[in-house]
Amino acid sequence: MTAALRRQLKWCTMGIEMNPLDNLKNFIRPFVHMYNTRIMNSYLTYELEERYSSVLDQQHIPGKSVIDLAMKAYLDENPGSTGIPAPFKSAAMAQIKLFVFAGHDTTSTATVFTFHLLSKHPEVLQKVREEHDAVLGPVSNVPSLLASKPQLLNQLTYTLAAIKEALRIYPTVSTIRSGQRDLHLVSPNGHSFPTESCMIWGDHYSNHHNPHVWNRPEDYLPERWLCTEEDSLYPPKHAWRPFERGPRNCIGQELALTEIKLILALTIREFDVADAYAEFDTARGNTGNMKVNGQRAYMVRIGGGGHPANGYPCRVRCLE
Ligand code: HEM
Repeated sequence: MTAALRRQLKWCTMGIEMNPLDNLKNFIRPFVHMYNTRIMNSYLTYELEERYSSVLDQQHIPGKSVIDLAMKAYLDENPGSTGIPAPFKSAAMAQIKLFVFAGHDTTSTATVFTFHLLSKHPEVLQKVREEHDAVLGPVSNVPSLLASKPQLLNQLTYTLAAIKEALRIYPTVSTIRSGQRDLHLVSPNGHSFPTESCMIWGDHYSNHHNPHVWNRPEDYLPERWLCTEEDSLYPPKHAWRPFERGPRNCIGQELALTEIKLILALTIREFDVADAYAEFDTARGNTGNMKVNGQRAYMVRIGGGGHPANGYPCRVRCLE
């Protein structure tokens, strides 16, 4: 399933190719898509059938996954149903593929960059750990405590600020739209730009690092998410866009932030993470300037989104 999804993404054009030669792939693309779709759908059909039986079987308590809940809702509305109807199956498969595509890589990259920035800012790391001590108590109790009181994650306000600030410095994706006839972009000084036949790229990285928009844009300052409007660090309206804004913003943003908070709650007091770029570069004989903007863990585009350079070589140390 994973391999087929990855292959499928490589072959998608989404109508926004910068390299016109990519369009040459058009000829075989439909066959590749059919092949990958068949692999993904057969795996998902198997999973859906399994979930369906587990929901139908009163002895078995369904999980809280989106798909379990959707099936339960469907069965509540259609009590006589004896199998998964084709339209439901097809909609469910499309949604699962979209969620897996949009949700896994973005969240894992944001988690890695959060760990990275915490490791580079011991004073922030210390505050995060102190907050976990205060809200969650002893490390060994955290899994059972959060299983019974998951709402405690909402009290990790400084941790959330640290994650939001990491997403500002390293927004893992950007957004792109096709221009349209009669759609003009108007700059603050009144210049109007037609968009027909253009791609419009919402470049979050540049926006998030723009000194005309942000005060001290290169500094990792979770405090900016906790200060009041009078403070010069206060984030300008609509400037933070890692999940985009408006009607097509990220449907999974709350889930992503909760996941990252949960990962930190379960690990940050037990492990130290430190990048191992120096070791990595020595082993590969990399000389010369390997930094961008002073950062070795600069962001590169792999597949659809941004990732830390060279897959983020690092060392993880278990604390006493
Ligand atoms: C840190 C993690 C994440 C980031 C940075 C992120 C970012 C984004 C952005 C920028 C968009 C808008 C794309 C556009 O308008 O072109 C988007 C859309 C979307 N995201 Fe996320 N996302 C994250 C996690 C997730 C998760 C965990 C899920 C679901 C499990 C998810 C599901 C979606 C879906 C379904 C859309 C399309 C919404 C629509 O078009 O109406 N995302 N995401």
